[in-house]
Amino acid sequence: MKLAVIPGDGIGVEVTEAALTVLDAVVPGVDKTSYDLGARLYNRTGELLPDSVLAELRGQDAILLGAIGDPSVPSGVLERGLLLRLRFELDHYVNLRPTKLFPGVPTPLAGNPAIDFVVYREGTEGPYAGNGGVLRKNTKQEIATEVSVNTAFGVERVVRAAFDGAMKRKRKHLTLVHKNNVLVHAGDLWFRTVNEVAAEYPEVTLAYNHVDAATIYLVTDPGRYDVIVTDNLFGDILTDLAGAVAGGIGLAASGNVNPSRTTPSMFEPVHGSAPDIAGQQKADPTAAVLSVAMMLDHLGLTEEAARIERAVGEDLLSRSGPSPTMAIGERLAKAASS
Ligand SMILES: NC(=O)C1=CN([C@@H]2O[C@H](COP(=O)(O)OP(=O)(O)OC[C@H]3O[C@@H](n4cnc5c(N)ncnc54)[C@H](O)[C@@H]3O)[C@@H](O)[C@H]2O)C=CC1
Ligand SMILES: CC(C)CC(=O)C(=O)O
Ligand SMILES: [Mg+2]
Repeated sequence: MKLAVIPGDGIGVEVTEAALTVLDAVVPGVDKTSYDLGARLYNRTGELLPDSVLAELRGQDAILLGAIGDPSVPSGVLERGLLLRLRFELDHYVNLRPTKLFPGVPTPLAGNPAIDFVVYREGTEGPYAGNGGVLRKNTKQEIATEVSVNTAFGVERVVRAAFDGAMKRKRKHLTLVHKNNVLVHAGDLWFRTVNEVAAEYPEVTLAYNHVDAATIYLVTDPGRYDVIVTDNLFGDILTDLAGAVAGGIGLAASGNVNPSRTTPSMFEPVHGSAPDIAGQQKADPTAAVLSVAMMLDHLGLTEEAARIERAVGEDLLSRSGPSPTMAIGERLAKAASS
């Protein structure tokens, strides 16, 4: 297996080191190439994602990413120029974000409800597409736009992936989350697409929630969700909330997946580089470790992925307080290797 590793910035470096310890214990001998992309490279050379690096990344089986973003670089430069560019160039149109409340993990929600759903967040379009601009900057007449791009092609392919995903789950229930009462053009395209594709998946039951209501239900009744399909921005926001209700953002894993497998998929924790705790070994690396498990599952190493998930489940049950990042990594590596 050829794996590209992009530790990135802040806690990305720390959680990636811990996650690789677990990978090495479970799948020894992976051919890893580390790429020092992010704030260090940008501040040294002004480069974000050199063409030669992108070409090398295309030849890998998968990419493991820590997190991108640093206070030393203006907001958006690394996020757009590196992270989103990777997702767009590699056509990661499914941003797969599972949320599961592991036994023994405290949730802030009353009654400790069962939580087990997966968000299919569109990964290449929406308001993140880069279709915007500014007029009369720094004047009282400034106008800034960030236009959401929703193509029939782009919406249909992620919707199909979500239905395929729903078919593999016990409940086979799919919820479209959007805001079609206000975003009438994009919302209508999503709504029609889901209903048209649904005809090919008669076993899948359907629901629709406006995104504002979905934030209520994620807190008051998260058990209603099985598969959620939504756009890039709504999916970004909902999955941080989902992480928080399922025990913390430090547990939330994700995959930027190209289901056609024409490019390597990229696995990363849902969280960012957390400058507030960076360099202190305070970050929980579990999200990065579970992202490794998602990666192995994607690559067909299902038994190895299951071993990591089992080790995480047991570890979470026995936790009595915080541990340093690397201590958690070493604990999980030991548990997953035996
Ligand atoms: N995929 C990526 O690379 C992402 C990058 N970012 C970037 O990261 C930087 C910081 O963004 P924020 O909005 O602060 O989001 P963040 O996710 O980095 O942090 C939000 C909060 O969660 C905590 N947190 C995050 N990961 C944690 C972990 N593993 N263990 C314990 N606590 C954890 C942080 O300490 C902070 O209080 C920005 O530059 C942002 O653009 C943000 C989200 C995703
Ligand atoms: C930093 C953004 C580009 C991405 C983000 O917040 C996410 O993918 O969760
Ligand atoms: Mg996010």
